[in-house]
Amino acid sequence: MQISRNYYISTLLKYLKPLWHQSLLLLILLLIGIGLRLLNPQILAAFINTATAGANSQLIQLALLFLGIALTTQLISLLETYLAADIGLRTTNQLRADLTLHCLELDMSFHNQQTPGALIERIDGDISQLNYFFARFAIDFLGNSIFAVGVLIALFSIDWRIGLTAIAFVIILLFTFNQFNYRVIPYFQAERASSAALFGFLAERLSGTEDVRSSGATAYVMHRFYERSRDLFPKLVKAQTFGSGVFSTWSVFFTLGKAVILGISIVLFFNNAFAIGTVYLIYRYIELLEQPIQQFGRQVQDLQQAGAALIRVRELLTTQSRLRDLGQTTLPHQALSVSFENVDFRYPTPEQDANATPPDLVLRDISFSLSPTSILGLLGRTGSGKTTITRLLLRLYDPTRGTIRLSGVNLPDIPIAALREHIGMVTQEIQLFHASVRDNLTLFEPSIPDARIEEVIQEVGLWDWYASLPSGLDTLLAPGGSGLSAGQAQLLAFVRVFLKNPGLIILDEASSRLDPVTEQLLEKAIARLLVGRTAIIIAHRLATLKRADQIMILEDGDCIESGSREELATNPDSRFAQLLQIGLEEALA
Ligand SMILES: Nc1ncnc2c1ncn2[C@@H]1O[C@H](COP(=O)(O)OP(=O)(O)OP(=O)(O)O)[C@@H](O)[C@H]1O
Repeated sequence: MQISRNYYISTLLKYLKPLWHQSLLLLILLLIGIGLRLLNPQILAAFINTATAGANSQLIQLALLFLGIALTTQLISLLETYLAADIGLRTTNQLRADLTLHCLELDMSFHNQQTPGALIERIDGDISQLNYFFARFAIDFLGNSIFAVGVLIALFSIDWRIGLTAIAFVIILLFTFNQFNYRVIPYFQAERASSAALFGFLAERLSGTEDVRSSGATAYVMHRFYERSRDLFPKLVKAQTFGSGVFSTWSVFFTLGKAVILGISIVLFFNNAFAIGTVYLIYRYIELLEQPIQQFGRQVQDLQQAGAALIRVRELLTTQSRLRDLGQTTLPHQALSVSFENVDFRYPTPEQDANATPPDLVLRDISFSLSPTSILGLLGRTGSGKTTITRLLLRLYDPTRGTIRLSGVNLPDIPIAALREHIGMVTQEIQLFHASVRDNLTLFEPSIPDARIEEVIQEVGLWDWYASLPSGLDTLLAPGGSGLSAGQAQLLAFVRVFLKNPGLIILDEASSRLDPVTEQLLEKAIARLLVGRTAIIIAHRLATLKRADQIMILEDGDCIESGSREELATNPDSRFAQLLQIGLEEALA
């Protein structure tokens, strides 16, 4: 994928527009700085010419003026640096926020193909490469152009031959700039992609440190780490070598040009066309020309890196969610009815494998309906499709065929955010954040009063745990909730659902055995939670199943039995009755 100049410009304008005050101030400072830098050599030349002419009385004034200008230039440069850093951080933070939001809105088929580390590298690493691009690129480019033109005019005013040579020399340099720029971008792009893969790998393995160590896989992980690093290294070297190769070519051109112009001025000096101060002035101006031209060179490299990062940013921003979120219908705030009508589902293939044979259906012709406040017990061996049914209800994916309705409304007709407001889910893997207990329970919703949170904590039986916390709701939970037992984590998840007060509950019961006290607390919490709500429970224990009004048994994506719990339990030929006899845990193990 190539990006056009228009894309560079439109991205710059989009993010710099809200900061136009700061950008304008930066530009003004830059122009003043340029004026002062152009003036300085004139004073030095005047100083030399005055000194050689013997007019010593003016020398002190000239020296003071020179010092004053040098000091002001430094001050302006300090302010410029501050402003540029401010603009760079604000724009890149905005871009990071835009990318994060976009990624959060993408569907699960996107997230399943990305490791968290690779995503972090794309959202943060790529954007960091754009810092200079946003902060200074346009302003520096403009500033350097004005400065270079200023120097050329000054050289012209000294002597037209010197001026003409300098112009020819600048044109040659700008031509090479254009030639090299776009050729080097792919090298930087490859380097960014490989770096994202390395960080993706690292983040994944570090988050699984416990498993890696306990399974003795450290050597294997290190081997893979070296493999990824080996992939990155040559790409990094290539990108840097080609990038600096362009820069070196520039330096060679510059030195040649400088030698030619200095040669001409020396000839003119020996022909008495110039005073010695003027030769010095030409020398200073040529040196001053080196600065913007070298910066152009550096900008070429920055532009190459920014180009590679911008391409990856654009790829991410143009990745569309496979789910259309165009629904407008609202759901009532009460127990919801649920219906599945002939639902088939297969997990989507990654876009890059679009031509591969589609994977098998993981759900086939699933139909059931649940009236408000009734409870469905979902049974089936591992991999039979239970979790997939709950994912379809939350619209993490759309069914391949068939219709799912809540309170009679087809799921795509409900805005996705509103839909998820109406469904409360407790899974076996509770995601706890390194944040306060309050934020973990309200999921960062500030409108829920503390008194309500404490009331629910008491209701689910977590009061003793809560009372032992050093700072109550402000206590920080350890990363990943590592200080909590599995039962406590489940109960905290129940608090979340109570606070959300949804009309449909999805409960994936913990399959691991809990201690009897916690189990009892969970039982009570579940009983309370189910009052007046519709529920789908992936059950692993008989006690929970007793609450179910309906039962559905899945096997390899097919519904092999469904019906009223009581009828199935009393029919000795039913699979359910047999399961009850063998014992649920043993039968589903
Ligand atoms: N993200 C995914 N991409 C592709 N296939 C998947 C994905 N998640 C699950 N599957 C496959 O879909 C099938 C059903 O999986 P699902 O997780 O729904 O089973 P389950 O009955 O909930 O199992 P368990 O009791 O172990 O949680 C399995 O064959 C599984 O390998």
